[in-house]
Amino acid sequence: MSHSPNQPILLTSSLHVDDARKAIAALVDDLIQESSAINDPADIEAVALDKAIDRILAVDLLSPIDVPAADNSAMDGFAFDGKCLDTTSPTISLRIVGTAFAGKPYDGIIGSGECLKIMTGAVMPAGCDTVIPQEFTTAKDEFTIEFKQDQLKLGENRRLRGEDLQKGKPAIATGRLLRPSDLGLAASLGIPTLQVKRKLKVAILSSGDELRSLGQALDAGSIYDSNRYSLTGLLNRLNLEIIDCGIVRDDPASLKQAFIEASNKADVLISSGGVSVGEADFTKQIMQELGDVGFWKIAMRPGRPMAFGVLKPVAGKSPARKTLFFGLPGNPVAVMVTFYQFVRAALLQLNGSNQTQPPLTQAMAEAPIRKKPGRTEFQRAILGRSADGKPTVRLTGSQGAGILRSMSEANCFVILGHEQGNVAAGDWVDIALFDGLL
Ligand SMILES: Nc1nc2c(c(=O)[nH]1)N[C@H]1C(S)=C(S)[C@@H](COP(=O)(O)OP(=O)(O)OC[C@H]3O[C@@H](n4cnc5c(N)ncnc54)[C@H](O)[C@@H]3O)O[C@H]1N2
Ligand code: MOO
Repeated sequence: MSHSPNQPILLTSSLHVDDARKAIAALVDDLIQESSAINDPADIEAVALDKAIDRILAVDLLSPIDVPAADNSAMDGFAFDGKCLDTTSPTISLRIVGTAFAGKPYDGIIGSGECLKIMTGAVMPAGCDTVIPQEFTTAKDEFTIEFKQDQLKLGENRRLRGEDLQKGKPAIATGRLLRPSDLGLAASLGIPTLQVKRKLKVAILSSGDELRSLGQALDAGSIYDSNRYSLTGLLNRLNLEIIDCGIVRDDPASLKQAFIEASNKADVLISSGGVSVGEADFTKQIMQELGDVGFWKIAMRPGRPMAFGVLKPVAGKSPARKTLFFGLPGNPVAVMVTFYQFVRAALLQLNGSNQTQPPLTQAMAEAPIRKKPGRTEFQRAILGRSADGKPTVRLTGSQGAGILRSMSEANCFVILGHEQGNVAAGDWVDIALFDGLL
C-alpha cells in the first residue's frame, strides 16, 4: 500500500506487519523526495576513517588505484614463464637467478630455464606468469630447483593487477552502512576521509503520568521510565544524534508543547506510551493539528497499537522539513520490538542506507511454542546448539509485553509469521539475532 504524506493514514482494522512496513517505507520515500534529504549537500559531511564506523556512505568511493597495483605472487615459491617450459619431461628443473621480496621487486629478466625465488606479495617479474609453491619443489643444488611436471598449473598462484579493484570504479557504493572492513578497504586505497550522511537527529520522549525519572522517589502506582533508556541504547547502536526530551505528562497542553519542541529540533521523533485506544483520542486530536499521523492496530505481538506519520515543520525550523513520527506502544518489550521491526529500517532508509533489513536465519524450537494464526509474533529467545550440532532456540520464560527481562536474557527474536500456528518441538523457526559479529 502507499499514500502521500499529505493524506492522513486512517486505518481501523488490523494491519499485516508487511503492509505496515511497506506503508512506512513509502512514506519515508516520499519524505526523501520532498526534502531532498539524500542529495542535499548540507546532509553530507567528511569524516576521518577512524570516526566513520556505522556511518552511511553518501557518495560512491572511487578507487584511485588498481588493487593490486601490480601482478604479484600469492605464494612463497618460484616464479617463471610457464610458456617457455619443456613440459615433455616428467621433472622440470629451473635455475634460480635471484629473489623478489614484498616491497622489493626484482627488475632483471628471467630467461628460459630460469626462475626467481619469490615471496608472497612480491611483484611478479616481467615476463613471468606462474608461481610454483615452495613445498612442491626440491632443491637440486644451491641454485637449482626441481618439481614434478604434474604439479605445474600454468598461470596459477599469482594475483593479477586490478583483480580486486579497478582505478576509477566504485570500491564502496553509496548507501553502505560502513563496517570495519570498509574502513580497512578505504585505508588500503590511501583514502583518509569519507563522505558520509550527517547523523540523523532523533528526539525521544516518554509519555505517562505514572513515569518517574531515575533518581526520583517512586510514589504509589508510579514506575521508572525505562523506555527512554532502551531507545537510547537502540539509537546509539545506529550511531545517531539523540535529543532526549524526557518524560511528558499525559495532558494535551504538555504533549502538544513537547511535540512542537521536538519536531523543531529533530528529523525524527519517537515517543512511547499513550497510543492505546483510551488515550489515543486526545493524542489523535493533537496529531491532527500538528501533522498527518495514523493510529494503527497492527496484527503483531507485542506491539499492536502504534502511531505513525509526519509532523509538519514548525515555523522557523531550518531547513523546513517534516519530522517523521513514531508513537510506539508503552509496554517496554513492545517498544523494542516495534523499534526493531519498523523504526530501525525507516531511520536507515531516511539516511540513505541501502541495507535496511537485518538478516534472518533459522533454528529448531527446543520446546513447543503456542501461536495463534493471524498475527506476527516476536518471541524472545536464546540461540544455542544441539548435541549433534544443529542450531536450537528456546524462549526466555514469560513473554508478556511488559517483561523486559525476557529481552534482557535473550540473544534473538523467534519470528513467527502471520499464518503460522502452534510450533512443535523440533520445528524450524525464523530467528533474528540481536548482535551482529562485525
Ligand atoms: N482496550 C485496549 N487496551 C489496550 C490495548 C487495546 O488494543 N485495547 N492494547 C494494549 C497494548 S497491546 C499495549 S502495548 C498498550 C499500549 O498502550 P499505550 O501505548 O497507551 O501505553 P501506556 O498505556 O502508556 O503504557 C502501557 C504499559 O507500559 C508502561 N510504560 C509506558 N511507558 C513506559 C516507560 N517509558 N517506561 C516503562 N514503562 C512504561 C505503562 O506503565 C503501562 O504498564 O495498551 C494496551 N491496552
Ligand atoms: O503492544 Mo502490546 O505490548 O502488544 O502488548
